[in-house]
Amino acid sequence: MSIQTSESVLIVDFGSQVTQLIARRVREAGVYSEIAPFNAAEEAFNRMDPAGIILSGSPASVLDENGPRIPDVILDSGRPMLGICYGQQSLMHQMGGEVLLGDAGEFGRAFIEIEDECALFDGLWEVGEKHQVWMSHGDKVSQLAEGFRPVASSPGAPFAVIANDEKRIYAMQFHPEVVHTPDGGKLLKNFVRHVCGLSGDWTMAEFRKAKIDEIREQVGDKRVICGLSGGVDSAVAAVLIHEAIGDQLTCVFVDHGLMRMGEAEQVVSLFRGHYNIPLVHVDASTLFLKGLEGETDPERKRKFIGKTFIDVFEDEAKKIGGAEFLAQGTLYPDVIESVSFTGGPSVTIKSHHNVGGLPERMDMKLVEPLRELFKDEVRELGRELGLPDVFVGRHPFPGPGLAIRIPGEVSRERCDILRKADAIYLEEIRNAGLYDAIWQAFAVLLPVKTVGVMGDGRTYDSVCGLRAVTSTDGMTADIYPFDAAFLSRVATRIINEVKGINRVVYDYTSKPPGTIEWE
Ligand SMILES: Nc1ncnc2c1ncn2[C@@H]1O[C@H](COP(=O)(O)OP(=O)(O)OP(=O)(O)O)[C@@H](O)[C@H]1O
Ligand SMILES: O=c1[nH]c(=O)c2[nH+]cn([C@@H]3O[C@H](COP(=O)(O)O)[C@@H](O)[C@H]3O)c2[nH]1
Ligand SMILES: NC(=O)CC[C@H](N)C(=O)O
Ligand SMILES: [Mg+2]
Repeated sequence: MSIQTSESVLIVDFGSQVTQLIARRVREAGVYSEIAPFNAAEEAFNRMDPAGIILSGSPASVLDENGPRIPDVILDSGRPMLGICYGQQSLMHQMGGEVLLGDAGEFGRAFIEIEDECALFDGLWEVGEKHQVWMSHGDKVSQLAEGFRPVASSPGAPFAVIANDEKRIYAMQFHPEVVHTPDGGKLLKNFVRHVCGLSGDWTMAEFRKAKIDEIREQVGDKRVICGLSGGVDSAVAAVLIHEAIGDQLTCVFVDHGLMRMGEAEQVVSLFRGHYNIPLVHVDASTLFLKGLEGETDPERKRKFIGKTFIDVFEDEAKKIGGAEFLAQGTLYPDVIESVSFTGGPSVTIKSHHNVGGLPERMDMKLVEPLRELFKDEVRELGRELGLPDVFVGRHPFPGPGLAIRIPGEVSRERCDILRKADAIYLEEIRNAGLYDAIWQAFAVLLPVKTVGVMGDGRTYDSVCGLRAVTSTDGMTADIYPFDAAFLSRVATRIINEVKGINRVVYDYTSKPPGTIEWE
């Protein structure tokens, strides 16, 4: 992206589980960053012209012949670099040091001793002190490349932190990005602010301005349609794009028949009530529900929905005389869970309809101004743009809607059953004053029938699962600990009021190992 390039940091992802956290910590230090997988890092480097580079950890070993490498352009760039774990090992491996396959690694809490001064420790750590850090490595650096000196050590890693002041390259064996390295955020801040010399004045206001320029540049005088779902991401995207290009923008809300109770009418009237942005309301429920008939595989359901969304957007674009661009409120977690780069570091968990679910053939080009942000950052941007709380505070709702909350085959009838149960659950959550304490809550209709007894008669009906999680960014989540009285009240109401459900269960699975949605 064309954001003030010299004020940005590039994070090269070698496939660590916690690369996203590096980006967060850098943003918390007031510096803009982008993550690129190692095999797309050269392109990102040329495009961004970053003031510094951070190299992530990895499940791989630098001693693997095909292990990921730092691209030469980056290695030879003369820019400040910070290597974390695998990042450190690959710097040493590629710069003439030595790495050994570890016989005993260090996993979890460790203590390092500060042995020498280092720019990373400025105002933070003094020589002779001991500090807690978080380790997760099997291999280790056994010999430093020329020009490097050790500045901290742990019992398992003599080169826990190393420095090359002349080249402005620093590296550590532990993970500063995780919360279990208590001073880690400050170490990263010292790198981006002091070593890279960045001013740290990156804020959401800054992001807003830069994005508006970028949207104008990308779109020119062409027309854009924006998929608007009523969720926070697309509402923020629409308002931001409208600020950039005014009446070149038309929003399209697609009712795919997989919305929650009353949601379609609510979204449309809420948006029209607050914004003077043209909004088309399309009823495409027959198209979606017919196409889903007989489909039970989660990925195939998602791919069909992604493709059908695009069909509908293209039809609507024609009706307004054509549109060159399609805007979506795609966020970073949608991208990272969907995308698997060939030979690259992360695996596909599920194809989010707006990323991995897109058809290969697309006439319109994408405008996705939120693609690098996490949900809590989008909410902050929403507040910055003055969006009312009804938009900013809404629980997320996935684009494929109830289709991924009805494992197995979806039908209009099963959607109706689920809508009723879900509405009761959310009403009880609101009545108990818990809506804002929960990140996302919903009911699931299982393809399992069980036997019950009601009014002395036998029932044989479906099971309803209840899910509620806490999270900040949707990447990890924990279950919400309702009290038993609340859950039994909801269960009783659902069984009494919803025909077709005779049993209710509560989902106790965190993410990981579960995902938030069931499909
Ligand atoms: N029913 C819909 N009609 C039009 N566009 C949609 C619809 N559902 C999803 N989209 C598009 O897909 C994008 C991704 O959906 P997603 O659910 O992640 O975001 P959101 O709905 O905007 O926000 P939230 O995550 O809070 O629900 C949306 O930002 C929007 O552009
Ligand atoms: O727009 C979307 N299109 C999708 O295909 C999709 N799949 C999951 N989600 C939402 O993403 C967050 C993380 O969900 P998971 O833990 O289930 O992957 C949760 O907030 C999910 O609701 C989606 N949103
Ligand atoms: N967390 C990491 O980057 C680990 C690097 C490498 N796989 C090791 O075990 O040493
Ligand atoms: Mg949504």
